[in-house]
Amino acid sequence: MLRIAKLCKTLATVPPRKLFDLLSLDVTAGECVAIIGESGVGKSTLLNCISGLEPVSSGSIRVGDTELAGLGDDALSRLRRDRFGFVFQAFHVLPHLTLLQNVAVPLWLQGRHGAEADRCAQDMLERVGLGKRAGDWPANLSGGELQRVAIARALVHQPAVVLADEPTGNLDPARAMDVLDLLLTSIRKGRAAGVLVTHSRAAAQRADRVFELRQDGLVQVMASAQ
Ligand SMILES: Nc1ncnc2c1ncn2[C@@H]1O[C@H](COP(=O)(O)OP(=O)(O)OP(=O)(O)O)[C@@H](O)[C@H]1O
Repeated sequence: MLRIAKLCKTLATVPPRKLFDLLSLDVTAGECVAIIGESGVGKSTLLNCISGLEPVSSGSIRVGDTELAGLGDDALSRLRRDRFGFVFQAFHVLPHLTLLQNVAVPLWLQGRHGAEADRCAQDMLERVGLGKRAGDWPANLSGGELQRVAIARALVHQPAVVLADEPTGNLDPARAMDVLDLLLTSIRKGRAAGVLVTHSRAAAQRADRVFELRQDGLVQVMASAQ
């Protein structure tokens, strides 16, 4: 589903700084891969490269049959809209929309409005345990609940790839593991390829495979704990 081959990223600093070199990784549909690593090693930059938000220096990223290299800005935006789901540490739930509306946003961006979009969004909210709160406002939710909304929004349009950057970074440890398990279960059920960046080894261990991004490359450090 997601194929990364010989990816190189050199920052245009003085002197130029190589973040990663010849990095390769395949993530299959329904699989979750965790990436850990020291602060500043390039984990978030790697996620940005995977979604085409940041240019790479060389190498290949394929989502299904689509190669990102060579796509223009509009095509990359469409690819992100249609085939990617994102979960961030800071939730990014929109305060002026209800929970149902927040979850429906990816569908609206695809031109899907009305009853069908509402039904899909409601269904996703049910799956993350917030079905009864569909008409509620984000201001009334806890951090863990907000991240559940973000998970529903990331999966509602059945993306091929879900990228999660420190999705539990703003949550207390007890709640963090529940939310993380929900995210991983949602990715697996949705048959997406999941890439989770985290500082937490405990969180990473819930994924199917764990890699450490180091200056000398991506090294598998833990096999599946499942
Ligand atoms: N466009 C850029 N120009 C210059 N430096 C950059 C650019 N993008 C990222 N960096 C630097 O690249 C390094 C990697 O950043 P990145 O945020 O990817 O690391 P990270 O592993 O996710 O760190 P953390 O775990 O602290 O979030 C950092 O030193 C950052 O300052």
